[in-house]
Amino acid sequence: MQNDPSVQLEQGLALLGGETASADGPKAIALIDTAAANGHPDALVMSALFEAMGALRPQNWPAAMRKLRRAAELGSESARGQVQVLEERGSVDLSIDRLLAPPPKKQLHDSPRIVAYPGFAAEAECAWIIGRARDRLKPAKVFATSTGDQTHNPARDNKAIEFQLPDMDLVVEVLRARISAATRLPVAIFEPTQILHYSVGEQFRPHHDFLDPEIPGFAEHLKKFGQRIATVLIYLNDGYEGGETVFPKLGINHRAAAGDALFFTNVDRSGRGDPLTMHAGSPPTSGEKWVFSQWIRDRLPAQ
Ligand SMILES: O=C(O)CCC(=O)C(=O)O
Ligand SMILES: [Fe+2]
Repeated sequence: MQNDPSVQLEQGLALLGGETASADGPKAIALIDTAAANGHPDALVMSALFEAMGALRPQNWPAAMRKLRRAAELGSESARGQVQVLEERGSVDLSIDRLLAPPPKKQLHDSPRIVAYPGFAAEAECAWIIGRARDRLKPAKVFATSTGDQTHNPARDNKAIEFQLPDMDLVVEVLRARISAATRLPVAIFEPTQILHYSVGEQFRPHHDFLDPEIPGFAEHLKKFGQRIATVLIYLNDGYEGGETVFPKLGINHRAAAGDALFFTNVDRSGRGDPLTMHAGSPPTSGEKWVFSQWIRDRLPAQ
């Protein structure tokens, strides 16, 4: 193995982002951990994330926070930013109990279950996420009903970014873990987080988040990846008009403030897609709307 931590990090990141990322994962993680142990600040930031995710090790939040602080001391700008954001919510000791504790919930609907969490994310957390996503937005995708592949579609003309492992950081992982604490669903069955952006007039037309097994293209996908049982949205900003999340079959027109979260189930008690969960992201009429969107499956992906 190369002894230069910059080269180790570069090789690790190349493997993580490459075509064969899943097969190369363990090697990539080992390279980045070695670069971190050799004191490379950017590698320490990634290694902190591995501790929080439990990537090829038991999950260890205190170790994650220690590595993040060390990276900040060694000059990583990203680490400094993340520490500042997390300190604001978790207090200066980066108390993991405080960081992961969800606020009290407000039930909006019984069946399907829809629950609001006012003040779920701190202002600094929301601003950080927007900052991470802004330069990397791409047209959002939907599943093609015929093949199950991801395609662009006028049903969804907003923009989005999906945070793959190389794009992730501890602030994103803390929000995922807080969602896990709120929903009692393990992070392991979460899809990659998406950040959605709507300019004036852009929308996510009425849709279900569950995948219909009757549609031929979806059957294969469902066997491999399981059903999307729940969705959590965190609204990241204020300063727009319109842009409500609408459930037309339930008469719910939800307008949230920055930092609020919304949880809803997509399936009924037997695990079947519930048509009543149809919803839409309606278009802002002024300003721009940012959302953290977390889709949750019913199982781990088949190996
Ligand atoms: O932006 C919204 O309000 C809705 C987003 C949505 O439906 C989704 O992410 O599945
Ligand atoms: Fe949706």
